Amino acid sequence: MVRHGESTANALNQYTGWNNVGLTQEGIIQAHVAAKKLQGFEFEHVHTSVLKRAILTAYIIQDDLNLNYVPITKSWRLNERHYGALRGQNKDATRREFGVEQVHLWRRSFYAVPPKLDHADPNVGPYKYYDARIMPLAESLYDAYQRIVPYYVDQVAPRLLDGKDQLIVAHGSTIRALIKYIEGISDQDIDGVEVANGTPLIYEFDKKLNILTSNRQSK
Ligand SMILES: O=C(O)[C@H](O)COP(=O)(O)O
Repeated sequence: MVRHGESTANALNQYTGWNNVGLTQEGIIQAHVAAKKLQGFEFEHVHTSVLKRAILTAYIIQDDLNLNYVPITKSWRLNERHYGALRGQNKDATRREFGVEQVHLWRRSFYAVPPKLDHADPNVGPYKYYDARIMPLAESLYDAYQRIVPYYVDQVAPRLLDGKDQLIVAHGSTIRALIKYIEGISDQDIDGVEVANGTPLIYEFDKKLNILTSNRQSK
C-alpha cells in the first residue's frame, strides 16, 4: 500500500479529503522513490481512488515498474476520508481556533466526525455517478472504514488468496483504515498510526491471509 506523493494541499498544510488536487514536484519524486522500493514486485492488479493525486502516483509507479499493462481499478471507496467543512482550511489555523486536542481528535480518533458541510458536494467530475443521497457531508475514520473495508474484502483479498501481488495506492485515512482491518488494531490504538507520503507498506501473507511479515514501523 502506498499513500500518494505530496499534494499541493499537503504542501500548504491544508485539509484535503475529497478535494481533487494534484502532486507537487516533491510528490512526483516521492512516487518515483516508492517505485524504486517496489522493484521486483509483479503486481497483478492496481487499486486506487478516483482522486488524481492517488491516480497520478499509481501511474508513476506502474510506469517505473514497466507494469503499465496491469489493470487498474479506480474506486470512490478508496478515496481519502471526507474532511467536511475543514476541507481547504490550514491545519495550524484550526489548532489555534479549536485547540490542539480537538484537532487531534478530528484527525486521528476513530469516531470523531469533523464539522459537516451544509450541502453535499455536487455530483460532477469524479462523483458524477453517485447519488447525492450517499455523498457524505463529513466522515469519521469509522465512516470511511465502513466503505473502504468492503472494497478490500471484495476486490483485493480474493486476489491475494489466489497468490497474486496487489498494489493499493491511496490516502492517509484509507490506508489507516486498511491497516486497522488487516492488523486488527483497536479503535483506541489506531490513534497512533501515521502513514507517510510515498512510503510503501509491504505485507506478506500466508495462504489464509495471516500476516507473515510487514515493514510497518509502529511508534
Ligand atoms: O486529507 C488530508 O488532509 C490528508 O490527506 C490527510 O490528512 P490528516 O493527516 O489530517 O489525516
